[in-house]
Amino acid sequence: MHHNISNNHSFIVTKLATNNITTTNMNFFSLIFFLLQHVHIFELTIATAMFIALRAWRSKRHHGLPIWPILGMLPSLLYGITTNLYEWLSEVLIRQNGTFTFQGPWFASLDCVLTSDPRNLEYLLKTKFSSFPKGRFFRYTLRDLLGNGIFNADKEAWQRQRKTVSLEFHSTMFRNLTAESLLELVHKRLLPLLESCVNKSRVIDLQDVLLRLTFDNVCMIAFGVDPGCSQPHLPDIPFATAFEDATETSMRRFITPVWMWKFMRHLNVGVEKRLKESIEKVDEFAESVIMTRKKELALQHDKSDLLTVFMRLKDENGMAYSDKFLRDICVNFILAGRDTSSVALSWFFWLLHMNPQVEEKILAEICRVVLSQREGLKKEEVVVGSCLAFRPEEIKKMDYLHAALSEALRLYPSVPVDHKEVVEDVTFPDGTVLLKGTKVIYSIYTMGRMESIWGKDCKEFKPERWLRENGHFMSESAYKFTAFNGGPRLCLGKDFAYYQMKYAAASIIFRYRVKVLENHPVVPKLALTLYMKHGLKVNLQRRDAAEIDKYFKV
Ligand code: HEM
Repeated sequence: MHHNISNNHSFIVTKLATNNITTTNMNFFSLIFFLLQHVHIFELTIATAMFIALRAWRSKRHHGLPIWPILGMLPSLLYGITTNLYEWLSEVLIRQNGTFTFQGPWFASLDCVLTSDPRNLEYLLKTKFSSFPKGRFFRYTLRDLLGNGIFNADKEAWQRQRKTVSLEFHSTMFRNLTAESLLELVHKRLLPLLESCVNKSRVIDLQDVLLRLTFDNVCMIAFGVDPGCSQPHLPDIPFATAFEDATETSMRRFITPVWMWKFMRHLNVGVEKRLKESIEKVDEFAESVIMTRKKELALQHDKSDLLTVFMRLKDENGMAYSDKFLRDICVNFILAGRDTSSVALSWFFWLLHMNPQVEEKILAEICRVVLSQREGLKKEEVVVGSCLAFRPEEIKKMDYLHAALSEALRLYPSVPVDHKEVVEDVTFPDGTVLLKGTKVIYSIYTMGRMESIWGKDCKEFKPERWLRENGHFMSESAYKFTAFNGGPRLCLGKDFAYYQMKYAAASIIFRYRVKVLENHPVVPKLALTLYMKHGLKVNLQRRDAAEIDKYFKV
């Protein structure tokens, strides 16, 4: 038989009286013993559960999420993972005015401060840059995949790499190489591939095609090799699947108690086994690139790609860089240059599909720019399907396209969250106190969805917000638009990435309408970069001459 709580109380009092025991002379343990004997365990459990739930619920008001005994905020995080983690996180951050402290389970090392407040971003990325390195925890978590490469390095190791890469990226030779390689890849691979899909009315995964394109491109400019991944027959590249798997499983470590993933790694089971296997395949590819390059150098081939530059350099002890370090350089550059631009372009094409008026404006701009740059242009030269190739100065003049890509990156930043660790006690501009060793995660994804930064229409895709009245592109502070990071660790490939994305997008839009398959699910994947979980399945429709003519007559 069950009693309700108030009945229960009188029941205990009666029992106490009949047993001639008073609460004053009864010690704590005998009371517990007495209660256990006489109160139904079920009722006690319900009462305790209700008490705990009430307390957890009340803590939500102050801390943003309910805090449970032992588990901390883990149940909410698990819920977030099963839905859309970035949307879930944004909802919490916005409710908490841009900053909140995540309290993980006991002994899990998951505690951290999360922020999307531009004042804090400027503080940690620029003002107090040296107090916010990547830190030991994050470096250790990503060490198996990224090693000591630029993304995962701090202090001198980072500075040395940054200096070398920066010099290389700003050289005329590099700029020429990027323009040439892109021209070749787009015209000899991407467009013939798309054309054959149109002819056969074949559905393609545009994200996969773009990943192949940027993979070939980054390998050509960074390591001087062409893996041929974007060839029209779409060869099977085991490296690509392994690499995606490795970024996904590495990300999982951030939401798994440290002792747990370390234990799994030790036993080589589950996700950790998958990670190990994928890293082995990634390493195989990097090793083959390094070996090829070394052989060519021995034969005195004159190469000037980034990998060769590093091979010729000496480390802090005057020794040549080890093969392991060269491997780290390869993996970091593939992550930097392959995934970021292609996933950004995938989200961009999806947003265009949803906003056809923006697509029309881009097409109008492409035609206008080409017309204004090429005096006496003959109609045959611009006929659809022709080999018209955009010139670098034309790409630079496409301000509306630049704005539309920035808008896509604002809403779907390729690096959705990033991390730091503070090395001294500091206070954020918003008043949050950070003790030495606190882990900080900043959500770039959330920043694009904050009314306080972008206004009431922040969730809408509006390239116009990036344009001045004269139609020229207007850049935004890196601490509000943090898709390319900011301060001393600002993305080194930003200019190249815009050029590459604009070139590929303009070449596609000029020739085709990209239609996403009806009911194709578009959701982000939980990985280091914002892949679309199910790719982007599209149909391409060739534009007819009249469509283009319309703009050339203006
Ligand atoms: C849409 C395209 C791109 C986006 C959104 C992007 C974004 C970013 C972000 C957020 C970071 C900071 C990462 C961190 O410190 O954790 C970064 C760093 C970097 N990016 Fe990019 N990136 C893009 C394209 C590229 C390309 C194409 C390259 C080169 C081929 C490149 C090279 C780098 C390098 C070398 C760094 C490291 C900078 C440092 O730590 O000092 N990025 N990028």
